[in-house]
Amino acid sequence: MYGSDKAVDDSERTAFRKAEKKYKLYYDNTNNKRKKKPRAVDLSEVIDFKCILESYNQNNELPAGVFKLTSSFGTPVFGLDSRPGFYFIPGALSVEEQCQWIRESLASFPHPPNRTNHNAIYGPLENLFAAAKEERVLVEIEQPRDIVSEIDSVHDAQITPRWKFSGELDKSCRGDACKSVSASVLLRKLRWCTLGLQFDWSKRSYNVSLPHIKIPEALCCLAKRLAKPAMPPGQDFQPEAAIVNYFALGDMLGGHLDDMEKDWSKPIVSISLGCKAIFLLGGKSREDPPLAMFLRSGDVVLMAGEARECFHGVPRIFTDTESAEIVDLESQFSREDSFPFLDYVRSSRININIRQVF
Ligand SMILES: O=C(O)CCC(=O)C(=O)O
Ligand SMILES: [Fe+2]
Repeated sequence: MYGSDKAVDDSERTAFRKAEKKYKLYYDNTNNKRKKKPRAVDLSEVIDFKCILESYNQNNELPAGVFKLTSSFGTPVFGLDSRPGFYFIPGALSVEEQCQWIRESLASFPHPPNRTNHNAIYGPLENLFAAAKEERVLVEIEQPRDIVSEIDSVHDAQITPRWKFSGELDKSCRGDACKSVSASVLLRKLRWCTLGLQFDWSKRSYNVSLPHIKIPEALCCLAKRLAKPAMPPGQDFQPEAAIVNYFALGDMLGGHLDDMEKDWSKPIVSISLGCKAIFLLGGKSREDPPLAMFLRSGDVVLMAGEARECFHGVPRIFTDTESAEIVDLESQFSREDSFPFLDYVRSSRININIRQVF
């Protein structure tokens, strides 16, 4: 998936890397560190499916190389002549649905047995979002050495609880004797969470022996509905695993392939939420120049068949008010009086990608 691969060694020269460099966030050199200004980037070559949809709805016209799939899906599904198996559904999710999945992604998905990037350091964390809301602090539990080693020899060291959320710093904690980190910092540093069958990043494969629970029924239903335009006729998509990616300004997802699933004729269903991003869709080699396109909140991308062999990544998210395009989300969250979600989404993007593993 995103693991190291040898192409990274000469990455500076590949067409994919060049495109990543073109779009990624750089700051203009300035002596005033408080007023860092993002460097302007030429977006004239970025495909904009929102505009394509608008002009299609107005005059039935499509730009060269773009086609509309004949499908019974409610809203138009577009494909690209040059990338068979790739489909783009602009605005597939209503604002209410987007809010629902943002809430789930923050408040319920990152919860054991689902794993997150924090597991490796802190073990399983319960209720990270609530802890951040309550301004709690994660504190290392002091355990006598002999107890720790005794527990570790019986159980997996990873599941020995060593950290717990606390209302305030323990008075007995001084200096390095007691380590702590605020829940809001951990929420900001949340990068991924795995649902359903757990993906083991170190082995780059699914580890069916890791404890897991099924993907929530509502997400399964949504994924099945969204997958339809890319499914082989007469077959039903079986959502077995999902990866939720969390992006803050400056974060990027490097060029990669998702090749750990058995049957590539089945699509990956990829849902964008929150701030607008640029998605790069390359070819089968990193040398193939990628196409750049905007991904907005509510857009859905499907990658099946040949498109499963195409390198792709996210070099950039936009969090400034003008470019983020989250006005509808903001007013929905304001109406619901959901300040913590509103606050998070103003500077973040979430991607949920759902897969059939077997
Ligand atoms: O964030 C995205 O839109 C793409 C995510 C992705 O490619 C992945 O998680 O494999
Ligand atoms: Fe991917």
